[in-house]
Amino acid sequence: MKLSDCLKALANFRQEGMGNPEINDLIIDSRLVKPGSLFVCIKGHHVDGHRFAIQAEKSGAAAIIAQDSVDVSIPVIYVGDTHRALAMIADHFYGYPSHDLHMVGVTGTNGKTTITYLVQSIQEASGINTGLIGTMGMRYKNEFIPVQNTTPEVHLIHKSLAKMKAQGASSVVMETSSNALYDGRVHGCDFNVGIFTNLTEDHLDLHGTMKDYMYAKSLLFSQLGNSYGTGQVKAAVLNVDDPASDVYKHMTAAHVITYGINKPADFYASSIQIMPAGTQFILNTREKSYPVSMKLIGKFSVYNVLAALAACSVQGLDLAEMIQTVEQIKGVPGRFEPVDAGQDFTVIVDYSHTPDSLDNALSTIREFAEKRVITIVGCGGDRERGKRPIMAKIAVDKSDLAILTSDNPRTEDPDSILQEMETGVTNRAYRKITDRRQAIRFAMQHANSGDIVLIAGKGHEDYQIIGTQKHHFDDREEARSAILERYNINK
Ligand SMILES: CC(=O)N[C@H]1[C@@H](OP(=O)(O)OP(=O)(O)OC[C@H]2O[C@@H](n3ccc(=O)[nH]c3=O)[C@H](O)[C@@H]2O)O[C@H](CO)[C@@H](O)[C@@H]1O[C@H](C)C(=O)N[C@@H](C)C(=O)N[C@H](CCC(=O)O)C(=O)O
Ligand SMILES: Nc1ncnc2c1ncn2[C@@H]1O[C@H](COP(=O)(O)OP(=O)(O)OP(=O)(O)O)[C@@H](O)[C@H]1O
Ligand SMILES: N[C@H](CCC[C@H](N)C(=O)O)C(=O)O
Ligand SMILES: [Mg+2]
Repeated sequence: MKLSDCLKALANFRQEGMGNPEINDLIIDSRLVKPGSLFVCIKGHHVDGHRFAIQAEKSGAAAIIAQDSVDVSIPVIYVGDTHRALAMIADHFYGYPSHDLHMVGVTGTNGKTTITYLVQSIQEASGINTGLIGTMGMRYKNEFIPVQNTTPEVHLIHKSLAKMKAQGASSVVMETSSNALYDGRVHGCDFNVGIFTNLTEDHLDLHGTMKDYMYAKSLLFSQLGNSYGTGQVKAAVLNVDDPASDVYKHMTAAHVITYGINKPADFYASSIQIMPAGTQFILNTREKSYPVSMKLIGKFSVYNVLAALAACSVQGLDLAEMIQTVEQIKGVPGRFEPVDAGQDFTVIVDYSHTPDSLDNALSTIREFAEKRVITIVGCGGDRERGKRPIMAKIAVDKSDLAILTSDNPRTEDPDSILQEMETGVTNRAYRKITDRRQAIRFAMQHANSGDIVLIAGKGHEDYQIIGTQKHHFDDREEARSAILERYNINK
């Protein structure tokens, strides 16, 4: 596409430097620039992308989008806000792909990955070709692309949507993190359905207060737009049991579909029975009630299923058939995933890395634990610090043995993170084993018959980030090899 065509997406800009080069890619990282790239300078949280304009020119960039002065001899397009311009140009460059896709966005502190996975499974089982974008990567048919962010950068989203559409997708479900909503990473995405899971403490390092965090999430609902008379149904799927839904319903002009357990809702679950092998409940809609017996465990899984069913009902899918699909789903990788290496105790790997998800995971386990509950937990470095003492307290209070350990310390000192966690624990005993491998090994060595060991925080992750280096590390592999080691030793 010619530069002048790209610029048709912008309402207000000034060009310096003559020329109308062909643009073959949109790039925000100078290290990825190739001949023909349009380099967009983004002011980041750490560095200012304008600093790399000269490097981009040297690498063959055809033109630059900037908001501050840059000294290069290729054409420069000056705009008020480069990130917003990036969204507009990208959407135009890739042919506005979201307009031709049924787009489902999921926001909330916990449950996003699980719900996207459920929605994709339900839609695929109903014959709807569905792409997925989220924490565990981008997935469409047999193609898998790893991602750096749960919600990738805006130009990568439009590029991926265009690719999925070209390969036959008619729907895409994606996680829209609060950071991404606030940063404008989903600008231009024409969502048909927005799902809200819940709002509990996380990411206050970026949002400051819970109120600002709540407002960041509301952007998904205000961005559903106003589409009456266009033939498109737009809907906000809201959790009635979370007070933030009362705010979000006023943020959108779309239909509001509610789900919940504690209060009456359009999709309402009653008679919930939580068992070690699954969960049963009655799903009540305005029309009918349906018994559901699924392999997913815990009350929080009931919320996730209600949200997914409510969202998919917007496409007119048959509820009884959707329930059959849900009943077949064994689980989501790293979410309450059992590790079975033949041991006589239970090991569960779970991605609970927030106070609320840890609390839910432990309450669920307590529903069926007959012997001791052993919890291994840490808190990520270079991430919100306020949650550290809270998570430690929950782990210690709700377990018979809590082992505090490391979870992606990143550039922080692992022992300092543990010390911050420890400030939340007052009068109960716990163990501290900084090395996560040793912590898992200790638990696997000391668990007795019938105990339940929860390894929290890393779920599907197959790495431990120490400093700026990613080392291969997988809780499931570590648990398995420690169990085998124990049995070999005992034999
Ligand atoms: C704090 C934060 O949101 N950071 C995001 C942000 O990076 P940044 O602002 O630090 O970027 P920067 O390093 O300052 O660089 C600024 C610009 O200079 C460019 N640059 C930089 C160096 C260079 O040599 N050349 C160059 O051109 C960079 O490419 C960038 O365009 O923009 C990047 C590009 O979009 C993101 O990948 C990055 O996410 C980082 C990895 C991150 O950890 N984000 C977390 C907080 C996050 O967003 N998490 C949510 C998940 C939350 C949840 O699931 O609950 C997510 O959606 O992933
Ligand atoms: N609806 C829910 N309410 C509370 N906790 C939940 C819910 N669903 C899942 N969890 C817990 O949160 C953990 C993370 O779940 P999931 O990965 O689906 O959330 P997420 O919102 O995608 O997280 P992230 O912010 O890291 O992308 C699970 O392992 C489980 O312990
Ligand atoms: N999406 C979450 C993931 C946290 C996972 C945990 N293992 C950690 O590294 O803190 C975040 O960016 O805060
Ligand atoms: Mg996720």
